[in-house]
Amino acid sequence: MKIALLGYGKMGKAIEEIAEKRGHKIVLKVEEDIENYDLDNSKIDIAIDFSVPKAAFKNITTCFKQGIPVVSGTTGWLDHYEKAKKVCEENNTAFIYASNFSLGVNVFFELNQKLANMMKGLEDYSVEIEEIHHVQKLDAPSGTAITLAEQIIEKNPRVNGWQLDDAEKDEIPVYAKRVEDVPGTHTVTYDSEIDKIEIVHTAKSRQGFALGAVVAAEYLKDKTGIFTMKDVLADLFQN
Ligand SMILES: NC(=O)c1ccc[n+]([C@@H]2O[C@H](COP(=O)([O-])OP(=O)(O)OC[C@H]3O[C@@H](n4cnc5c(N)ncnc54)[C@H](O)[C@@H]3O)[C@@H](O)[C@H]2O)c1
Ligand SMILES: O=C(O)C1=N[C@H](C(=O)O)CCC1
Repeated sequence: MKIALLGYGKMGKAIEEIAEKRGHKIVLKVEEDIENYDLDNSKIDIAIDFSVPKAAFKNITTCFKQGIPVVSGTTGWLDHYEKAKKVCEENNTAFIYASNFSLGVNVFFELNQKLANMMKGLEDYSVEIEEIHHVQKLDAPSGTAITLAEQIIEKNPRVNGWQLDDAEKDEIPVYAKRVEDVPGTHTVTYDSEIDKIEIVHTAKSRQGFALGAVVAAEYLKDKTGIFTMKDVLADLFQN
């Protein structure tokens, strides 16, 4: 595949390495306002966006308007997600957004949903989420922590929302810690007077995120519509 990288920071570089190992070619690297680049859809099969929250929506929708499908992992811009989907559909192209492309985290998401379902009737337990990331991270809490919180809210009718730090009784407190070079650690804790249940995912590097994004791009190429990592994993496990 001929890939355009939207964002060439830590993730852009990790994706380049894995994409080239899998036989793909990086044909464009967008590092500033996307209007300064030539987005010729005859030279680009797919764009992979790991940029910054304030640029993501424009990056993604500019590609859609050129008929270029997009895999996006940028976090912190999701207020505009529904609008981005609309632009994708209007231009008859394809889109996958995931707060976390790591295959391990997507297994962790499944586990989180199952655990939330089991815990919903156990009123003695409170639930909280902690995420730890490197100090350069621009957004808090992480997109992954928000996905974990939304999954719990969907399963448990006693939980009505989430808050960074100080939460009401019916909300999930989400704690965001910033520690030097940590690639990403997420913990969901259920606590009672009697005991504590914790599930933890610890990324050891950015390789998992990058591999997942390239696998998602391979899945999305030549498709039309809006997809999620659930579709990618279902396809992967079927083959
Ligand atoms: N979904 C996932 O699996 C996953 C995994 C890791 C990181 N992320 C997210 O991906 C994003 C990037 O992470 P990172 O660690 O590579 O950050 P980074 O800061 O290392 O890289 C971001 C890059 O975007 C560039 N940039 C600035 N303005 C731009 C613009 N207008 N267009 C394109 N690029 C522009 C910056 O120069 C920088 O090089 C963050 O939002 C992060 O939360 C998601
Ligand atoms: O390094 C980051 O930034 C990460 N961002 C994603 C998030 O916000 O959840 C995924 C983990 C790494």
